[in-house]
Amino acid sequence: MSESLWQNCLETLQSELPSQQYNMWVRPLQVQAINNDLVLFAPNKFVLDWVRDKYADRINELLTELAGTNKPNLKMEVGSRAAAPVANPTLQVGNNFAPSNGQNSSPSGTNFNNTNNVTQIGQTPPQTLTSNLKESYVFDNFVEGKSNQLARAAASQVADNPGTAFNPLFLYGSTGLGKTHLMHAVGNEIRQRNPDAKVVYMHSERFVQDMVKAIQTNSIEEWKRHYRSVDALLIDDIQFFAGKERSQEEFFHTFNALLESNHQIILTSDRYPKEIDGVEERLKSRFGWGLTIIIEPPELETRVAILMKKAHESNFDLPHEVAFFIAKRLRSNVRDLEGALNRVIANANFTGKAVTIDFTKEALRDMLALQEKLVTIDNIQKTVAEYYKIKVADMSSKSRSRSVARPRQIAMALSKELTNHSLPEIGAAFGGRDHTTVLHACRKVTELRETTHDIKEDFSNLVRTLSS
Ligand SMILES: Nc1ncnc2c1ncn2[C@@H]1O[C@H](COP(=O)(O)OP(=O)(O)OP(=O)(O)O)[C@@H](O)[C@H]1O
Repeated sequence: MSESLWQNCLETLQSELPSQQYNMWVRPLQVQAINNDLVLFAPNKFVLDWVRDKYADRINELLTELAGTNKPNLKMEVGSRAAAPVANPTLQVGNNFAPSNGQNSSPSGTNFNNTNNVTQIGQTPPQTLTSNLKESYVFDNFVEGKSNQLARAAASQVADNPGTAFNPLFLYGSTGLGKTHLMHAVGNEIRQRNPDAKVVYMHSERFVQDMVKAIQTNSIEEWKRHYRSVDALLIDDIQFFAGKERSQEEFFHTFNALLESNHQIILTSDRYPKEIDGVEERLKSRFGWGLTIIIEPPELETRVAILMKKAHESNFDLPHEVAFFIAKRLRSNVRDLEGALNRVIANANFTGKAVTIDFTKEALRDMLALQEKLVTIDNIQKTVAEYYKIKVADMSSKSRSRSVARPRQIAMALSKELTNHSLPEIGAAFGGRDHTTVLHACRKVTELRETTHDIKEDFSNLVRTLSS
């Protein structure tokens, strides 16, 4: 039968694709066999186009391999499979299909999606919970680049299909890279589409405080009911749960209750779930049930675009070369970029002077000095040597052995990216090498970051260590 064929097909796709891609694009698909057709339903056009473009050929190939001449026709469309009783619920792809059980959608507006029947948990409306959503954090003013593209796409998927696309959505990455912004953008979008939706944003520390207060005032049962009745719960900086066992316990139950009823959860953290110390294993493992995505520091073009966009929003005419100058020097964090821009705007308004590079250097003198001091070639060489467990002297040695040459190339590329030294200066610092060697190293590392997962990860770990 075609649907079990799809199940086999899925197993192969899962083994072939990186898990993030599989979870993001393939997992949300629903399947239905209709006569001789195997229809794949995508939750929206975005996913549909992507799957058609990237995976349809491979899916067709697999269907032929598995079914030979009995291969069904593959069709793809936006939608969800008919909500008829499911013959075999294990055929569900993703967690987005709730079989009809005769209790139709609640009229209270708790459901986002009329193809789902959601079990209501808790009857009390959350009178004491405010949404805390920041209206200014929306998708429209979130600048997209390579470093945040996946996170942005996943967030917009969740906004389109709350509770069903990816649940929970777990965004992680260093400070000031837009995790909170994206989380609010999802919440705002959900509310815009369904003004009755109960969306609650909360910093994890506030969640803990609230809970402690509820215990002290003997209102923990009510507190639980409130949290468990929200349609989307957004908890920021989950790493602050570390060591707070009682809160983790309560959160675990709230989390399960919300997931079971297809209510959306979005979490952020400064690190990968498994790396959060002081949080119970069962909770960490549950964080990974949906989709876990990193947001990385934006690359130069995105930093420039962010500055230009923010200047435009403030009606400030920022010369492109000044945006470039700032973006080149402040690399690790969007919050710092914003701070720098605000400083430039304030100084320009105050002094009435033209915004040139010299003016900007002066306005940002302390910020730039701090940055220059932090990242030196010396520092990069030491950090990279330590990371790869080689000697600092190997950075300048003539050795071409891969175990030394690769880290050396990475250190050169980092020097180019994180300092303002020229190629010849960098070459000189690496044992008197020629500037073309440095250029070659930079190109090689760029290529490896695109093709090799480990190098990509090493590079961003090193950038993070060096920029923090
Ligand atoms: N891609 C982006 N486009 C526009 N603004 C951005 C982008 N990324 C971040 N910002 C802005 O940078 C600031 C910091 O972002 P945000 O607070 O979301 O970071 P964060 O990753 O949640 O940091 P933390 O871990 O410290 O909470 C915000 O004002 C946000 O609007």
